[in-house]
Amino acid sequence: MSETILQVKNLKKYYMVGRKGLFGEKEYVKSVDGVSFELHRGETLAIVGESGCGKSTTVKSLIRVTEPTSGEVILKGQDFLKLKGEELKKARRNIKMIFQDPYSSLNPRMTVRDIIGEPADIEHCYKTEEEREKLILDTMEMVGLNKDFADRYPHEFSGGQRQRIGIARAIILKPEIIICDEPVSALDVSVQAKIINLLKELQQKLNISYIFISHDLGVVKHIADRVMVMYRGHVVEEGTRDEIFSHPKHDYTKLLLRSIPKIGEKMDFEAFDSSYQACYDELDKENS
Ligand SMILES: Nc1ncnc2c1ncn2[C@@H]1O[C@H](COP(=O)(O)OP(=O)(O)OP(=O)(O)O)[C@@H](O)[C@H]1O
Repeated sequence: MSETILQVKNLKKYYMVGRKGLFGEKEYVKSVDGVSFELHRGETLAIVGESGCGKSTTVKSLIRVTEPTSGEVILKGQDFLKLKGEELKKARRNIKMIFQDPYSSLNPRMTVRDIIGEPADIEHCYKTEEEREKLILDTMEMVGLNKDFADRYPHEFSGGQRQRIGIARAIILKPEIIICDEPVSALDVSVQAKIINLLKELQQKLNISYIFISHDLGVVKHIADRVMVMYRGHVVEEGTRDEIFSHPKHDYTKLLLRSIPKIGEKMDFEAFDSSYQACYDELDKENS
């Protein structure tokens, strides 16, 4: 097995949502409640589960977009959650994110050249303008963007091309880890396949490790090496892609897999709903 690049231990994120009772005790939503996992060099770990199970909060907490309540995130031997100032800035260079909606994450008033070059500008990663230009154009080429488009603005691009811009921005500093939060769910199916193939290609070239969040198990089956299944802030099951897809152990994983529609198959929604309920009741008992 390849080297462990990231270790997440007992990560928790509780959001305070109000107060209740006679003494106004704080009320929390336990969005992430004791999540632990490892990420290996060059692999893709997918996090799956239904809406609201805590996938996004897990990754946002581990990169401190939102500060977690507790836990450890070991990156290259250091606890990322304890880093401050320059050390934190340096470590952040190594973990980048790709978002679901590339358009809202791209500044509409900046050219593609400046959008892609911005992380390198902030980190002072070049000595001359020529070096900057080469870095940007090489990165554009790597993600399959025509270099002649460097002076254009985000609104002039299609959804798939915008996602390529987002990917270029994420890889320009050659991070070892990229977190992909539903990176293809806003795209047409044919474009999805192209972006997934690009991510795989870049992984091979640059030996990147991906944490890949998706509610689309078809996409996950295509890209993941390992899969972690979440429910209400907890990890229900984790295993290799084949273990999860071909030999799932947990009833909840089996139900999730049954929810992938198969061509020509009629769903018995009533039976499906009642088995879901039984499974939820069982999980709630386990987690309480
Ligand atoms: N800022 C917040 N304040 C309060 N509760 C929050 C906040 N952000 C998320 N939550 C709650 O935390 C839980 C997990 O949300 P999260 O967005 O991580 O789920 P998810 O699995 O990524 O869902 P989706 O697939 O819909 O994006 C949900 O119950 C959500 O309502």
